[in-house]
Amino acid sequence: MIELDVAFRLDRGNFTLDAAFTAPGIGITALFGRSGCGKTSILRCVAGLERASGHCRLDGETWQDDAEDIFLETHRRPIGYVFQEASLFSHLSVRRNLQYGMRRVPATERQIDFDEVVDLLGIRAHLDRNPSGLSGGERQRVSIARALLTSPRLLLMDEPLSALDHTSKQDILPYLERLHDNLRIPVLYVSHSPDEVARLADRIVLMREGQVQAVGPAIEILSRLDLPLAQDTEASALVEGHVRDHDDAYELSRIEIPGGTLTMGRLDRASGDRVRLRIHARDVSIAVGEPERSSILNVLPARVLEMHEIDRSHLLVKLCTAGEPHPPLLARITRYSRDRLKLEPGQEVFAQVKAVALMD
Ligand SMILES: Nc1ncnc2c1ncn2[C@@H]1O[C@H](COP(=O)(O)OP(=O)(O)OP(=O)(O)O)[C@@H](O)[C@H]1O
Repeated sequence: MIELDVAFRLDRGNFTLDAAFTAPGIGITALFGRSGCGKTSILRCVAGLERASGHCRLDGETWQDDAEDIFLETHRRPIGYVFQEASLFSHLSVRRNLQYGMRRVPATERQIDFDEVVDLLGIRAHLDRNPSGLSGGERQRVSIARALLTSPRLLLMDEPLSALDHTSKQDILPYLERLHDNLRIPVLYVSHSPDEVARLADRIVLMREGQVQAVGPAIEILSRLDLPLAQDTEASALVEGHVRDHDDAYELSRIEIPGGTLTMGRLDRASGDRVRLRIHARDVSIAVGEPERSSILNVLPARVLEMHEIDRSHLLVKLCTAGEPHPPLLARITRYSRDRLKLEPGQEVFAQVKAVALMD
């Protein structure tokens, strides 16, 4: 299995980076943390743009190892780098910009097909245009395509959506999800947006003041009550399941998850397809008896695992559904409700899920 293995130490006077982690050679690993915690510094060290002490290896190939005095220069590392703002040549058409990246790689070593990338990122209609006439989101899609066409073995993305407005962000996210599903290039993705991380990440490296605070599968890190992602107002849990069937009369789909069935607006998926769903903590409420005659369709038997107060009036409750492997759910409720329901860890309850969103 291809794996990224890094350990960096860098002293900058009032900031010290001291971070080590491994990431699988497939899927998106998000580097998440507050501004100034060292996320970009890690990308720069992986790219060889900055020299920390430590090591950096991909799939057993060493790009840096101080013990052996190895340090590959940036142009010798097979990486693609996408920055916050698209940096395209304004005197070249989109097509020429893309070809520029591609020509850096000998034809025999090209892993990625021009047409495939152009279609995945939906930029075919823009090929003969000049980048300066494109919207921010379109320019960023071209930048991603250009990085991919260099056939990188690792894609580094530094807050690629942060310069875009909310609508452009929402427009571009499905393209990133398509890349994730269609290409086998591992991605290190820097973000400080819990929403982006929940939508895109398979694995999360949580950073705090130059150090790795936690690392693990996104499903696990998002629902750890002791970590900031669960304490955010956008806190959510990810649940994996498969499409059971569709209800044509009511335009609904039923999704089988461990421990129950979720009903949601009709999905354009076939029965049996695997899906990843996101459930916000604010959309989950708790009942101690099975609710009857409720408009909420999704009621799952669950058990209280732990509780964490997030402010003077609210707390987060981590629940697990009954089925193996006990996917966690988060519920944001008031302290008043906890006391009224006399909730305690270990208690059997019912989770009422008001809204479910499809992730992939
Ligand atoms: N070239 C530099 N010289 C000195 N200090 C720097 C340099 N670049 C970054 N820093 C400092 O190093 C620390 C980490 O910066 P870094 O850009 O890696 O953080 P970040 O988590 O990516 O932040 P953001 O989300 O705001 O981009 C910060 O305190 C920053 O001020």
